[in-house]
Amino acid sequence: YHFDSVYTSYSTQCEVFETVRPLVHEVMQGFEATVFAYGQTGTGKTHTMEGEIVCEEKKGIIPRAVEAIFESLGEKGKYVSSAVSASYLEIYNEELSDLLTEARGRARSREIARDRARSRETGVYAHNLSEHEVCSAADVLGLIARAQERRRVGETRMNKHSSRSHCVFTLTVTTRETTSEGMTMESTGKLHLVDLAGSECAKTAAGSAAGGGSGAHAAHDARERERKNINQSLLTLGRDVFLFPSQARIPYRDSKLTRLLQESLGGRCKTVVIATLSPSQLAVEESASTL
Ligand SMILES: Nc1ncnc2c1ncn2[C@@H]1O[C@H](COP(=O)(O)OP(=O)(O)OP(=O)(O)O)[C@@H](O)[C@H]1O
Repeated sequence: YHFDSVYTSYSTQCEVFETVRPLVHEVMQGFEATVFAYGQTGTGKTHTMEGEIVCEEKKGIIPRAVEAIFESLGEKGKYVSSAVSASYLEIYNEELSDLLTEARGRARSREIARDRARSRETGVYAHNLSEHEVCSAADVLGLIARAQERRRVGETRMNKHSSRSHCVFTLTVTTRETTSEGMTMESTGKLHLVDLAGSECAKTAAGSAAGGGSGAHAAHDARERERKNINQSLLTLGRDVFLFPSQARIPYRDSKLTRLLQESLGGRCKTVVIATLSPSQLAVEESASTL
């Protein structure tokens, strides 16, 4: 891998966001951009993407990107009008769920959104995924806070509150400007902010399964299925997409995540991958570079 920048445990959320800021500019110009947080369970993906959304210093990339977008929209006299909408998709065990569907219960919203990835002329999209019109950064942060409560978490050896699903938060920004010739120019950009589920090796995962009896067996089987689905989709993403973005045949079909994001992958749109490493992975990297 080639890294454009490297951050340490002392780097601030603000510093990390500077890597992503140019993508906000792209979106304001009407382009599509994607940020992935990719790494082993417990290495800080959710911390990096969401952080503590109510704390100025600790808030992560999502709240900072939202604020940067609304700041741009507020530039005096630049836009005649604008509209922003947000959606939040969860992919768990290769099933799609809408994290922003209110009123209806969680099970129902899952049922509705489930398995509806289908193709249309313009690409692949999640059918029935709700889009929420938002007027301010505070509106978006409110939606995120509610979504966080619905996200599937579980305990892994390395993280007590581990995200067991991939989450794709998407902001769609439409702006209208008047050109010097007096015409109106409309553009629509999209920013996908993806917090991936954490990978976990079988040996480590087995260590976290305790107890006996048929209930424990069923729970263990469910955990194994979850772990395999997570690892399979991360493998496709890491091995085939991030390593060889210009390769002609990327197996997008191997996972719902890559299928849904195929427009943004393969070098067609601006993409930033934030790889988070555990202390033991860092030690291996360091000793390898010393050798
Ligand atoms: N740079 C950091 N500074 C302070 N705390 C951090 C940092 N990175 C991670 N943490 C803390 O470590 C714990 C695990 O981080 P987090 O949940 O973000 O990991 P994750 O990679 O998203 O894990 P998973 O894939 O299992 O969901 C959290 O309590 C988080 O607040």
